[in-house]
Amino acid sequence: MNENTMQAMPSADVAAEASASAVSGRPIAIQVNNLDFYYGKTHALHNITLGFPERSVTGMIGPSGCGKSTLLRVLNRMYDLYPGQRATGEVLFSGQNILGSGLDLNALRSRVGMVFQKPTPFPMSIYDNIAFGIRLHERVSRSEMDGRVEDALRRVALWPEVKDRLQASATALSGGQQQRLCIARTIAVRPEVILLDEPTSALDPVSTARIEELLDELKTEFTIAIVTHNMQQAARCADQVAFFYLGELVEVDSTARMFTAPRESRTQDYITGRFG
Ligand SMILES: Nc1ncnc2c1ncn2[C@@H]1O[C@H](COP(=O)(O)OP(=O)(O)OP(=O)(O)O)[C@@H](O)[C@H]1O
Repeated sequence: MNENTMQAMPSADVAAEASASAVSGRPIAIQVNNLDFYYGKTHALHNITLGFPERSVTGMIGPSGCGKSTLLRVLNRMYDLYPGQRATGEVLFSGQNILGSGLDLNALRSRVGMVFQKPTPFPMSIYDNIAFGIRLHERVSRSEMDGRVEDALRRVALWPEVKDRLQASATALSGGQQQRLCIARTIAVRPEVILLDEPTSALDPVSTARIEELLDELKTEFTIAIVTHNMQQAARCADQVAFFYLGELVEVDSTARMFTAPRESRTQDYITGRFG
């Protein structure tokens, strides 16, 4: 398709076209089609169509209130916990529309894990923070559990720091360590997709760099969606970037193209700091 045809297309179609090709050669793990989302009468997301390519990082950027977190919360039906919130459209994951009724939400959330802005360790030991999630979904022997806990902590490079105090309270860890523990807790359940909502905004630059390095490793195994206000972080971590504004997906493209030649002036204005 040439540029002229692309410009003539309605924006949702442009987004779909770009998302299919933004990370070349990757199948789509989650495909969002014509998604609308409502908080009661507030229409927070408008006709979103976006594909999340497998084993790559999708960065979601845009000014405060544009709907980034709302979209993340749709992808594992987190909104279901709150009355009055509803989604229409389609979110295809493994060929199934996860917005449909009759879905096993626990199973969905074990396959689509989430890490929040502020580290949220449970008020229990480091070991139990990891074991807790595994126990929710599986029955494993003590020795297998030990192995799973160690493996998860190694994956986030926390093992050397905590191996001698696994029974100590997780709340005594530093903020950066707590966030790595939360990521370990998420991956210990062996999800396919990991959603991260501004995971480093409460962390210092060194801890932030460690999490970013970690994402680079994790994306070889997991599909990752990350909401960030930090343009440098999006540029460093993401393979494709989606820009949202006022509840709409303005454009999505490969990270290189988004930061060098965005198609829309609103994207250009946002990434160059003219607003937001
Ligand atoms: N619980 C809620 N009830 C009503 N409206 C809400 C609720 N949560 C979010 N909204 C509204 O939905 C819209 C999208 O909010 P959302 O939190 O998804 O934006 P965001 O892009 O993630 O913002 P930020 O970058 O500040 O976290 C906003 O207009 C917000 O006010």
